[in-house]
Amino acid sequence: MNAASEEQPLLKVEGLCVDVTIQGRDYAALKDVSFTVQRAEAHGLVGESGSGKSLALRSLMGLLSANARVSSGSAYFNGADLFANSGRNFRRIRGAGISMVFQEPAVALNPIARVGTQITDGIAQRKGLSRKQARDYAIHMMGLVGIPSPELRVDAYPFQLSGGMRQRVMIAASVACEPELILCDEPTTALDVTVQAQVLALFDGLRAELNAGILYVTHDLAVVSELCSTISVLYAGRLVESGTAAEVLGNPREDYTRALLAATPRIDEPGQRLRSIPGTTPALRDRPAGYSFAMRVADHAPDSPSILQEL
Ligand SMILES: Nc1ncnc2c1ncn2[C@@H]1O[C@H](COP(=O)(O)OP(=O)(O)OP(=O)(O)O)[C@@H](O)[C@H]1O
Repeated sequence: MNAASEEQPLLKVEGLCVDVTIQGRDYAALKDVSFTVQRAEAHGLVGESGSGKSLALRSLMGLLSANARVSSGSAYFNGADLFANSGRNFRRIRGAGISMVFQEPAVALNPIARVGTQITDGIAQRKGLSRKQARDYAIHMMGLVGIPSPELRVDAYPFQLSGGMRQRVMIAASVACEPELILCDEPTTALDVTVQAQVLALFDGLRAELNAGILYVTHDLAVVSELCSTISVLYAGRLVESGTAAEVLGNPREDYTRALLAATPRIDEPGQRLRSIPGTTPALRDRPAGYSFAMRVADHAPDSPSILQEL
């Protein structure tokens, strides 16, 4: 790690541009996106489907698909250039300090390995743990993520656990190696509301306990308001607004953020009408140059006036 890491943000993304090639043509899927995540801070990256949240996360992890690439911009983790260090060095930086929690545990868990082994896979070798120590550590981590009777479940296979338990196992596996930065791709979307609240409380506890930074990607502003102290809002591949949660949620500057907020159900107003933002973010190929939310409003205002006229 860099000697100056104490003064640097944990993660600093600047001017990130990602291009995607579709049928031989390049499309700008992310344009000039910048944000930072500090230690012990949870930062929410928010936007509707198609806004580019997953691309942003995947570019940081080096997990872009073959037809997508970072065309410009930089990403520094503890001062180390994530994009310059491709190959082995990049893997080492990620392995040592960044972990990822996916939406779907099936992506991350091996169906034919016991959950306890999967939780300690990364750390047992690094720390030279004996089998007994690794098993005890797995039980400890399973308890930390709220799995009841972990000593009875540590030897289970993923299919023997419920969806909520599998999600917790995946989270335990992601944080067992004590990451400095946790990248979350909608990890609570598939969970029911009660488990979702527990998992968010867990992330918050880990943030404080491990002094870890969290980059939390979601379409759900309610989730972000629970967990995150700073927020960046993406629309059609561009950053429309960023700031503290109080600023962005309490006093949004941009129409798109206001529309997202208006479409977020509030738990303190039961029985309210469920509203959505008219239209969708168009596919990359259908976006004119400089496509903006104002263009979508213009397209849809006559048919679907309610939420848009309130902006
Ligand atoms: N490999 C790819 N090939 C073609 N188009 C892609 C590729 N990856 C992403 N896209 C397109 O880029 C845009 C942004 O995709 P991305 O998955 O980042 O959105 P998102 O905000 O994460 O949405 P969701 O919440 O639905 O996952 C979308 O229009 C998507 O269809």
